[in-house]
Order: sequence, then structure tokens, then C-alpha cells
Amino acid sequence: MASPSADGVTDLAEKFPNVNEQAWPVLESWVELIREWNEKINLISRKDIEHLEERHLAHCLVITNHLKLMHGARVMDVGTGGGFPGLIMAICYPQAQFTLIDSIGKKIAVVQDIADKLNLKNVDARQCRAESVNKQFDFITGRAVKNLPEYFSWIKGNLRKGQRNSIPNGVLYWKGGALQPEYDAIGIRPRLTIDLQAELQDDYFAEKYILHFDARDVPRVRGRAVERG
Ligand SMILES: C[S@@+](CC[C@H](N)C(=O)[O-])C[C@H]1O[C@@H](n2cnc3c(N)ncnc32)[C@H](O)[C@@H]1O
Repeated sequence: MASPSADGVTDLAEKFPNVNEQAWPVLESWVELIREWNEKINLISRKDIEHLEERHLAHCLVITNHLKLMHGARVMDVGTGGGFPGLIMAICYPQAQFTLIDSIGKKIAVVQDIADKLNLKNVDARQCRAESVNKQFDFITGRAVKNLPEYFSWIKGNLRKGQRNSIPNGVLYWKGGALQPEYDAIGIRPRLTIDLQAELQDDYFAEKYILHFDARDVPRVRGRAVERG
């Protein structure tokens, strides 16, 4: 079991036993860097920064209880903002390759700075719109980026089908609020729904979930994929 030293991060180690011992000190440094950057640019709300560890770090780390990635697995985090969940996952899964994209250049500059300071070799941070990406990935992640129909319209063509990892390739989407209307709109449902309130035993996470949509279901999403120019 890891024994990280900083308060806040320390409390998380028990909840996330799959996070490697070497990752905890890196996550501690990540916390410091996010706090520093958040003074200059609004990555997460001023009110929420006090709760960075339990509301944002833990929120993202839950995926480590459900996903194991093989060496060379490829993940794209769409609308990463300050690197949520992409940078946190890159720290926890050094064997996998992460492409972090956001349409806002100054957010990507922050992500790049943090990746450089943490010496993360598995992060490719890019300013671009999701609609313009042509590559394929094992997993595409997103946390509170857009409604599901719009999000899927961007990334529909970017998933590699198959399963080399602990769960089938697909989309991992962190979402709060009503799910059914958006499932009705896209016409597919997730194969796995991770209930964060139950898993983190914290009422703050009521009606917040991580959804896993299987890549094999994604071609049936209603609506047209965005034309690539
Ligand atoms: C609400 S923020 C969420 C940021 C981060 N995922 C988080 O949880 O803190 C949504 C982000 O998506 C980005 N975004 C919106 N549309 C996009 C698009 N078409 N392509 C890439 N990024 C986009 C925005 O610039 C913004 O940083």
C-alpha cells in the first residue's frame, strides 16, 4: 500500500488500491501545481479549489478501480480543460499513451506546463477541436464537456474496436444529472454505470456517474458523425 505524505492525498490511497506507489508523490505535486495555476487561470471554480482532492482528484481516480490498461494503450481526453481526467490518468497509467485536447490554447498551455514539470513522457497535449482529430484510440474520455449527443457526434469515428485492456474499448464519460433523456437522444446505453455516490460514499456525488459505452455500440449512435474537412 502506498503511503503518500501530503494531507488530503493521503486519505485517498485506501480508496484507490490500484494506484501504484510511485504515482502518489506525483499526484501530490500535481495538487500543488493545479493550486498554483488556478490562481492565474480558472481551471476549477474558486470555491471548489478547497475541495480539489476529494471532489476532483477522487472523482477522476475512481476509474482506476474499474480499468486496467495494457502497455501501449491509447487514450484521448476530449475537452480536458486543466487535465481532468486526462492528466490524472496519465500519472496513474504510465504504460499508456494519452492525447489531451482542448479548443482553448491557454488551458492546453497549462496542461503542457504541468506535464513538463511532472516529467510525464506519455502525454501529448494539443490545442484543437475534437471534430478535427483523425486518429483512433482505445478509449476516449470526457468529464462534463458537452451533452452526450454533441460529444458523440465529435468522437464517433475515433474509436478503435476491440479489447486488449480489462474492459472493452470505448468511451468513458464523467456525467452528472439526468441520464435517460440523453440516452434516448443517442439511442445507445452504457454497458457499465459507475455510481460515484455509492463508490465514494459521499453525498456530494449524488447523481454523478462514470459511464462506459462500448466501442461496438457507438456506430449505432443516432445522428451523423461530424464531417472531417
Ligand atoms: C466544462 S469544461 C470541462 C473541463 C474538464 N474536462 C474538467 O472536467 O474540468 C469543457 C471543456 O471542453 C472544451 N471544449 C468544448 N468544446 C470542445 C471541442 N469541440 N473540442 C475540444 N474541446 C472542447 C472547453 O474549451 C472546455 O475546456
